[in-house]
Amino acid sequence: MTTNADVSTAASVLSVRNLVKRYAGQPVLSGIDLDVAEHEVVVLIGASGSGKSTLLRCVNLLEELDDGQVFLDGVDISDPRVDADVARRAMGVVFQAFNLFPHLSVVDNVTLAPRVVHGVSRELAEARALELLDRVGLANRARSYPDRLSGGQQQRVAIVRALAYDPRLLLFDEITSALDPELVGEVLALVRELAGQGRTILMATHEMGFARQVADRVCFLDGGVLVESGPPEQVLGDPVHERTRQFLRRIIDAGRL
Ligand SMILES: Nc1ncnc2c1ncn2[C@@H]1O[C@H](COP(=O)(O)OP(=O)(O)OP(=O)(O)O)[C@@H](O)[C@H]1O
Repeated sequence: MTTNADVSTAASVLSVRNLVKRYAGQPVLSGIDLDVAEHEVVVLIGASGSGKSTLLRCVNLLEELDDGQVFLDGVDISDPRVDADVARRAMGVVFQAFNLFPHLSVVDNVTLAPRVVHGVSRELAEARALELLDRVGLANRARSYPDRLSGGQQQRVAIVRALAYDPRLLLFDEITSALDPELVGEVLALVRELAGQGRTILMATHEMGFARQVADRVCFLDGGVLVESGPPEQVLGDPVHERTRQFLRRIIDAGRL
């Protein structure tokens, strides 16, 4: 990575500055500024279509930015001279769809990228994978294929796969949305555990109860604008902005807070 360091962002693991993203000329993210400090758990909330996934995809350089910058540990990874693959390896990403390779066993799913991309030996990669799978209670499923696992187990494998590089930052995008309600808890419990271990996490979720209990900071997005950000008890309990209050009223009316 080149070192276009910026002292004003150096203390944060992630700094997003004036991020603008448009689709077909329409702004989807409008001047987002966001910092995530080491060991911090930051939760993005907002209505469907507010821009949460797009923000995570921009941070992970899966989308081209129309304006603004993304800094990882003070390095401007949105600079075209930076190797995006190298920057991405510092981030572990989990999406709503588990995206496990169906023809590979659990352990092969977890070790594929370390072996193929990083050149880690099979022996070392498997040892690390088995240790991680053990920590999430899935060591006995290491040789199983994804279709033999429940959705919750598959998503826990996807999280283990994201941990395989020991990433600086975890990006979780609605990771419980595709799960049956009874399986949501086991995945959120794992995220809670990762937070307890001091992992740095930026996640989008519709799970307001989880946001209230686990987030260090909640950010409310509306129409691609970061309207309000603060501790969960403030943003969810006593929001400053009318737009946040309206959103929360809808959530409360739907029985989700
Ligand atoms: N590839 C794309 N092309 C065009 N428009 C897109 C594309 N991806 C997202 N959008 C639009 O960008 C806006 C933000 O979408 P995004 O998926 O980021 O919202 P979200 O807050 O994550 O929603 P949800 O909670 O439903 O996942 C929406 O209006 C969406 O239709």
